[in-house]
Amino acid sequence: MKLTIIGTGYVGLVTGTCFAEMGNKVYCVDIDEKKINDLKNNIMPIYEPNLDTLVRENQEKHDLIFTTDLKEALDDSNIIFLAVGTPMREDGSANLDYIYSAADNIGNSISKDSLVVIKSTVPIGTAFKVKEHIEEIIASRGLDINIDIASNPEFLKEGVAIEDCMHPDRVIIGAEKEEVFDLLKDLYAPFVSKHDRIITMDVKSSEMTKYVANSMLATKISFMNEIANICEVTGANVKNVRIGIGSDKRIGYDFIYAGCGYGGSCFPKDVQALINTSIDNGYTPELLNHVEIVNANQKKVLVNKVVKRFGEDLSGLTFSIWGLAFKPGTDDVREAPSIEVIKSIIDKGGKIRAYDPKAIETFKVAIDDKYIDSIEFVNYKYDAINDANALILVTEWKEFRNPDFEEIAERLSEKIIFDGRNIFDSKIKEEGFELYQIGC
Ligand SMILES: NC(=O)C1=CN([C@@H]2O[C@H](COP(=O)(O)OP(=O)(O)OC[C@H]3O[C@@H](n4cnc5c(N)ncnc54)[C@H](O)[C@@H]3O)[C@@H](O)[C@H]2O)C=CC1
Ligand SMILES: O=C(O)[C@H]1O[C@H](OP(=O)(O)OP(=O)(O)OC[C@H]2O[C@@H](n3ccc(=O)[nH]c3=O)[C@H](O)[C@@H]2O)[C@H](O)[C@@H](O)[C@@H]1O
Repeated sequence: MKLTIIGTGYVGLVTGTCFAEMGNKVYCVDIDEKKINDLKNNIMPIYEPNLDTLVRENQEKHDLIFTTDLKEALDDSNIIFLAVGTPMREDGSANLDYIYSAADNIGNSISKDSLVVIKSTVPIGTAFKVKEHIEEIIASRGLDINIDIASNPEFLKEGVAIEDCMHPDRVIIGAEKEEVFDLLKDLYAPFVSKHDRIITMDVKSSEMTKYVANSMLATKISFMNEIANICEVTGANVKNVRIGIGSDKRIGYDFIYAGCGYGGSCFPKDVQALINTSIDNGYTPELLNHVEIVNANQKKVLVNKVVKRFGEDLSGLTFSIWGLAFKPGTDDVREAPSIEVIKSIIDKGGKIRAYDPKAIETFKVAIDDKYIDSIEFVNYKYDAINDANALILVTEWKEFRNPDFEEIAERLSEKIIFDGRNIFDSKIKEEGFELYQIGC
């Protein structure tokens, strides 16, 4: 098939590359000229394992084309995917400016009947509005072109995006016509060994499914973080409790790891957007509101423990941070708990020495300028520890899981560790470490 993907970010670039890998001809279109020029030279705008290799191989096969020329792409495609960003506005609602601007561009450039598929995460009802918007522009151009619309939300996780895309748990397709379902089923057939993984439904339910999936996962995490806090005051251990409840098939082990809060570009914005959609439609969601409140508090848990140990005034103290990315496997720091931890420590007079395998550069861009002078970034994990008063682990990169504790002990000025992801074994206490974890 011939596809245009509008928006070459995490989702557009990864899904476009995976479609090309299956032999489709894919145009990845973006308005960001630098990004497109870099991609033509196999320079990746994001860190995602194995992405660079797949992009290079598919460009060499001429199945993957990066361009800013939407018209050239649309003229040669029969399916158009919208994968532009839908960030959070200040009031918590989804900002659809990029969606409508891309819809404008489609309306002004399209020259033949096409299927438009919304892959971005959009509020319920948006797909129909986008179709109307494109049709109005086409009509104003005096043309008679048929547009079909579908919703096909994306469920990939950063850090394992290629794997998720190649082997999805499910593919959700929301559409109105049998021929649209058939076309998209054919497109996705190579990605699913079992056809029951392709789930078809109406367009609005498909849009809703995306928000509900993310909100359910965020709810599981906030629930477990609350349980961790209760474990802490009662003397129970949340790691044991997780194993105890996860063994029940109805609950499962996944996404019930307590920690220092969820971050990323999607959980915070999608839970908020669902709250806003509900309120706009006259329903006040109590549970979802509290999922966000619990998470906001959880991002403060590590610093609360630091203050309990060292006092409110952290002047003269240096804290070593392991992990800046919002999760392992990515250089993305959007809504990362590390930002909250680092800012609070500096606000209390402390200094930071930070290491992350991939996210140092993105973090430098994301953090407010006023904090940057109080942070020293290092490229070797043990250098971050030199003479620090404590080590604070915020992101559970694999290389932190089994470190050399003798080296840590030698380099730290005090043998104190705050483990925000519960990855260290409490037996290090026997080696003289003070270990503070979440809910243990
Ligand atoms: N990041 C993730 O892991 C996931 C994101 N999503 C959803 O997918 C959507 C996209 O997210 P990301 O890929 O993270 O966004 P992103 O911000 O990484 O990329 C969006 C891209 O769209 C481009 N763009 C904006 N307007 C354009 C236009 N008119 N024409 C062409 N390109 C345009 C931007 O230049 C940018 O390169 C969002 O709705 C997000 O919620 C869904 C699943 C996973
Ligand atoms: O819509 C999206 O953008 C994506 O959002 C999440 O993916 P992602 O944000 O990449 O990362 P996750 O692995 O879900 O982790 C999100 C956050 O939750 C935290 N988390 C995760 C699991 C857990 O048990 N505990 C926990 O605190 C992570 O540390 C991280 O900060 C969803 O998992 C994807 O299915 C979805 O497509």
